[in-house]
Amino acid sequence: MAQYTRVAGSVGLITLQNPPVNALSAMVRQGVVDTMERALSAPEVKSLVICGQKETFCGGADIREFGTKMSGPPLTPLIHAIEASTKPVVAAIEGVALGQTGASRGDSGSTAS
Ligand SMILES: CC/C=C\C=C\CC(=O)SCCNC(=O)CCNC(=O)[C@H](O)C(C)(C)COP(=O)(O)OP(=O)(O)OC[C@H]1O[C@@H](n2cnc3c(N)ncnc32)[C@H](O)[C@@H]1OP(=O)(O)O
Repeated sequence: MAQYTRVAGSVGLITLQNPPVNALSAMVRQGVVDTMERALSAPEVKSLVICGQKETFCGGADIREFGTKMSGPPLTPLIHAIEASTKPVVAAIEGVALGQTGASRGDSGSTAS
């Protein structure tokens, strides 16, 4: 799943939650879609941060779903929706960050889209 909270009054925080590595399961992708919609429609929210729980950003596709029927929102439109966001979106990356276009492992950092 993805948890939505609001911090510092105007920052929407979306936390990827899927132990052990916050992989992009169908439920997580749906959670990001839902929480993005919620944050974008909230006038008090001026910017968004996406992070992972427990010092790990994201392990990429959920390998436990490999070989099963695809469900949930597809990844590419989700990425495009984040890139097209009318509010700035920052990824707060800690630990591993694996996904569609590459992989990295670092102590901490952030990227903006
Ligand atoms: C709809 C499609 C959506 C997105 C598609 C995107 C394309 C991709 O993302 S392709 C890449 C898919 N991801 C992977 O192949 C990652 C594979 N995992 C790793 O490389 C490593 O496990 C790691 C994430 C770098 C972490 O390494 P490390 O810290 O050494 O831990 P491990 O002992 O390897 O793993 C711990 C624990 O996590 C489980 N796990 C790891 N990756 C995933 C994952 N992607 N999904 C689900 N679970 C994962 C691993 O099995 C271990 O579980 P145990 O139960 O403890 O054995």
